[in-house]
Amino acid sequence: MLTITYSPAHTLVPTYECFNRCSYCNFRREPGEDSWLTMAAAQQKLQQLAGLGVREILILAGEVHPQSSRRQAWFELIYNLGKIALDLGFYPHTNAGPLSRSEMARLKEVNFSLGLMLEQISPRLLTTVHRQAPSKDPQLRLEQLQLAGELAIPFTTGLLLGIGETDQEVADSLMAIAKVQRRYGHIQEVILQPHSPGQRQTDGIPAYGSQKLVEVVTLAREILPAEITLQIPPNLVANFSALLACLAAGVRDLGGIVPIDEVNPDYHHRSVEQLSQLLKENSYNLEPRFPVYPAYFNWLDPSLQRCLPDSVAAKG
Ligand SMILES: O=c1nc2n(C[C@H](O)[C@H](O)[C@H](O)CO)c3cc(O)ccc3cc-2c(=O)[nH]1
Ligand SMILES: C[C@H]1O[C@@H](n2cnc3c(N)ncnc32)[C@H](O)[C@@H]1O
Ligand code: MET
Ligand code: SF4
Repeated sequence: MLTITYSPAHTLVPTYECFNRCSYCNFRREPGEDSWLTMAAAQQKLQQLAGLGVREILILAGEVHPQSSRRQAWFELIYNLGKIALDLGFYPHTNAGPLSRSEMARLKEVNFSLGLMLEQISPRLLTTVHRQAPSKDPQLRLEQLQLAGELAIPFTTGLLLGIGETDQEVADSLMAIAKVQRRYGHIQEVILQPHSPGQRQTDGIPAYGSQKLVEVVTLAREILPAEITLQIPPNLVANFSALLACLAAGVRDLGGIVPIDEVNPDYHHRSVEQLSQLLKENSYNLEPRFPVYPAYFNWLDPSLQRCLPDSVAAKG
C-alpha cells in the first residue's frame, strides 16, 4: 500500500490584520480592526490541545509592514508563540509572509520548518489580484526562498492556482521553484492550492477546477525534483474521486488536517478517521507526519532535534 501523509495540526493566528489586500483573501482584517492573540489565550488553547494527538502548530499571520513601528511587537508575538508551542511539546511551523534575514534566522530557533507560498512567479498579477499586495511581489518571494536556503531552513512553498495565471505561467512558477531547489535543496514540499472562493473576498474569481488541478499535479511531478513532496489540502478538492486522481498523478501529502482552515473557513476537513477509511478502500495508507520531513532532521538546531522522538529521529 502506498503511504499518504498528513500533519495533525492546529492553527494559531497571531493577528488577522494585514497591510496587503490580496483580492482573493478571506482571512485579512483591516489594520486597527483586529485585536492580536494574547500569550495567555494562546497558552490556554495549547494546554487544551495536550494529549489530543496534535503535532504541528501552524502559526499563520496577517502582516504588519516591515517599516512600521509595530513590526517589532508583531514579530516578538510570532516568535513567542513558536516558543511556547515548543515548550509545551508541539512542533511549530510559521507562515507569516516575507521576513528579514534576522527575523527568519530567529524563527528557525523555534520552528521545525517555515513556509511562504510563491503563489505565482508572474509579475503581471501585481496589476490584478495583487495590485494592493506589495508582499506578493514574485521577486521578493523568490528571494525569500533563497534566503531560507542560505539559512538551511526546511521549507514549504507552493502555488495558488486559478488567480488569473496562464498555463505557461504555472510552468514558469514550477521551474522557478525547481531552480532554487537545485541550488539549496531545502524545499521539502510544494502545496498546489486551488483557489477556493469565500464570503469575504473582494473579487469574483471562481473555484479552480479539479481537471486542471490534476493536470498541474502531473506537470509539477515532471518539473520538480523528485525529493519534493506534493501536497494538496483535501478540503479544497471538490470530491473524493478528484482527490484520488490527484494522488494517482503524484500527490503524497494532505497537509495540515485542522479543525478550522483559517484561510478557507468555508471548507471543512473530513475527520482523519473518515479520510483514512476512504483512502484504505483505495489501497492508500494514511500516516501522520511532523512539519519537518525526516531527510531534514539533521538541519535543525540540536535543541529542536532533541524534541523529535528517538525512533523517528533515527530515520533522519
Ligand atoms: O490549514 C491550512 N494549512 C496551510 N498550511 C500548512 C500546511 O498544510 C502544512 O501543515 C505545513 O506546510 C507543514 O508541513 C500552509 C503552510 C505553508 O507553509 C504555506 C501555506 C499554507 C496554507 C495553508 C492553508 O491554507 N490552510
Ligand atoms: C496561506 C496561503 O493561503 C492561500 N490563499 C489565500 N486565499 C485563498 C483562497 N481564497 N483560496 C485558496 N487559497 C488561498 C495563499 O496561497 C496564501 O499564501
Ligand atoms: N499573509 C501571509 C501570506 O500571504 C500568510 C497568510 S495568508 C492568509 O503569505
Ligand atoms: S493572503 Fe496573506 S498577504 Fe494577502 S491579504 Fe491575506 S493575509 Fe494578507
